Amino acid sequence: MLIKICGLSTSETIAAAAAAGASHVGLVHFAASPRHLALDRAASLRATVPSGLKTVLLLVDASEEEIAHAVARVRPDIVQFHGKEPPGHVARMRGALGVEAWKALAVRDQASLESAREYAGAADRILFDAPPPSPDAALPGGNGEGFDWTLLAGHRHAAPWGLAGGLTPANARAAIAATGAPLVDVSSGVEKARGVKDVDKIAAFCKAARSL
Ligand SMILES: O=C(O)c1ccccc1N[C@@H]1O[C@H](COP(=O)(O)O)[C@@H](O)[C@H]1O
Repeated sequence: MLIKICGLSTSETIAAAAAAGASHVGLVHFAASPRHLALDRAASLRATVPSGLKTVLLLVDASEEEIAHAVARVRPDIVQFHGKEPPGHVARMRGALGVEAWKALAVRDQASLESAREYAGAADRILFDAPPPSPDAALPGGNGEGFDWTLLAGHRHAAPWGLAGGLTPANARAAIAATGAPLVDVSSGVEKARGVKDVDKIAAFCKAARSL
């Protein structure tokens, strides 16, 4: 089971994710987020990530220049595109920068699952996430909102994928059982306050995700 703990902002919580058996850690570079890291801070945290643990840099609707600059500064293994980036943009950046590209997509209904097919070949992985709670929400993700997992049951995926949105230590096992997700991605569900990670919740989440 692949486990991504996202929105980390201290070396202690990165170490906790590593000790708990996470496979990926996420660093958020998006000014509206309570987990936002300036590029210098993201780069210094990235340097503390143990080898074997992959670093994901989360960006939202950044320009090609901003993405190239952020990747050069932070040197992530993966860029997570969490805005409205079209398939061509994701494919271009993946080719130009030589990093893996993940694309987050909001799941509202069966049609939104089908739209994931447009990213096959452009993105290395699709992350199925909940839609933002309202059209004018500040964040497109990271809101602790879930969606109807039954939409994913039996779905024929066109690309590697993962499940995000409202996951917690208490529901991770049921979410994996319901969807067959090969990767789970959590942010709000392992926090003690908005934007502040909790090392015990990180450990509990990883334990639950590995318990099937
Ligand atoms: O975490 C954020 O602040 C964030 C900001 C902008 C876009 C996405 C963000 N987080 C990602 O959203 C999903 C679900 O998060 P949650 O567990 O429901 O809080 C996950 O991929 C986060 O990495």
